[in-house]
Amino acid sequence: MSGLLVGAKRIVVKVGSSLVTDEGRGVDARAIGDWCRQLAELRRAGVESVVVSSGAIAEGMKRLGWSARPRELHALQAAAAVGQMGLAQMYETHLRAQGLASAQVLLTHADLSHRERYLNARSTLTTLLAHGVLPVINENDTVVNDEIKFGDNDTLGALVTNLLDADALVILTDQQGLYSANPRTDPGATLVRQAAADDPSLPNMAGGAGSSIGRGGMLTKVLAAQRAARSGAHTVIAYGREPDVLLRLHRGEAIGSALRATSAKWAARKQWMADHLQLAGRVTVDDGARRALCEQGKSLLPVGVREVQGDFHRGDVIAVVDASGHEWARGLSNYASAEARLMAGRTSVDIEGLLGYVAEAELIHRDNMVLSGVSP
Ligand SMILES: Nc1ncnc2c1ncn2[C@@H]1O[C@H](COP(=O)(O)OP(=O)(O)O)[C@@H](O)[C@H]1O
Ligand SMILES: N[C@@H](CCC(=O)OP(=O)(O)O)C(=O)O
Repeated sequence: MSGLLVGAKRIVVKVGSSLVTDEGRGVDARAIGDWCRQLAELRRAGVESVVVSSGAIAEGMKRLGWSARPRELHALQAAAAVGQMGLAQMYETHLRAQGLASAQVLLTHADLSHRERYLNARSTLTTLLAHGVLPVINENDTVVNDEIKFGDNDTLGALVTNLLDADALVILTDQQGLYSANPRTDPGATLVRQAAADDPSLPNMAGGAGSSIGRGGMLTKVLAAQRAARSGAHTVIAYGREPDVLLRLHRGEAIGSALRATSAKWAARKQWMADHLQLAGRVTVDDGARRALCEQGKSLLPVGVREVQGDFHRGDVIAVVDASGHEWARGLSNYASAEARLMAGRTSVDIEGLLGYVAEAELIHRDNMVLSGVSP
C-alpha cells in the first residue's frame, strides 16, 4: 500500500506550526527552504503542489514578544496577522530562489462551504497552478470567529484537497506519523505504516496536540485523511524533517503513515454530487453537446444549450438533460440561470458582449461534472 504518491499529478502539502517555526523559535528558513527545493523539483517532474502552511500565530507571538499563547481570540488573530508577514515572505524568498512564483491565499471555512465562493476559490487556485504559480494557503485568521474557524489547518488541507481534486494530501508534522497511541505519553506506541483512511479504529489511536505550538494534534490529521478520501485522495502523515521526504514519497518509498482512500476519484465525486447537493435547475442540450460530454470528455459550452429551466445561482448543481428530459449529467453551474438563458445557443466569443464580462467559457466545467452511470 505504500507508494500512494506515485503518479500523483496534484498534491496538497500541509506543514504544521511546530515544524515551520522550529517549535516556536521563529520561522525556520532552513526547513522552508528545503521543502521549497523539493516542491520545485516535483514541479519540474510535472507535479502541481499547493502548500497549506501553519505557523502565523507562533511566529506572530515571537515577533510580539509573547511567551504564552493568549487565550483571547482577538490577540490570537492579531498575532496571526503579524506572523503571516514573515511566513509569506519566507516562502516567497525560497520559492523564488527555486525559480517558482508563489501566491498567498487566505481562506475561511465559509469560503469553501459557500457554493459561489467555492467556485471562485477553485477557479483562482487552478488558474494560479496553470500559470506555474505555487499557492501558499493559510486560514484567514483575521476574520474568523469561533463558529466559522477551521480550528486547525489539517481540516483546511483536506478541504483544499477536495476543492482541487488533488491526488494526495501530505501532512508533515513533528512525529514520524500516526502511532497506535500518543508517543509523547506512551513509550510502547508503534507507528501505523498503512491503513485505510476510513478505518474506524484510527481516531481512537489519535490524541490532541502534544506541544503548546501545534493545534489539532493527531486526531484532526486522521479526520482530515477521512475527509480527503471523500474526494478519492490518499493521505500520508510523515515527519517534516525527514530528508527529501516529498521526493522520496513521490518515488514510492514507504515513509510515515500511508492512509489509503478506498473509493476511486470519480466515484467519490459522483457520490458527492448525488448525496450532498440538490438540483436547482436543468439545461436541455442538443445532440452535439451530449456527444461532446459523453463521448469526448468535454465541458458543457453555452452554444450547445437549448433551454434553461429553474432559478439557480453560480455554484448550484444543475441537471443536463436531452430533448426527451433524460438526465445525462449534472454539475456545478458557472453562471446564474438568468445569465445562462442569455448565453444559451451562443458561442463563447459572444458571451462578453452579452454579459459585459466572462467568468468562464464553460457553463459547466468538466471538472465539476459527473455523467450519469458513466465512469471517466
Ligand atoms: N497517535 C498519535 N500519533 C502521533 N502523534 C500523536 C498521537 N496522538 C497525539 N499525538 C500528538 O500530535 C502531535 C502533532 O500534532 P500537532 O502538535 O497539532 O502538530 P502540527 O503542528 O504538525 O499540526 C504530536 O507531536 C503528538 O504529540
Ligand atoms: N492559522 C494558524 C494555524 C494553526 C494550526 O492549525 O496549527 P497546526 O496544528 O500546527 O497546523 C496559524 O497559522 O498559526
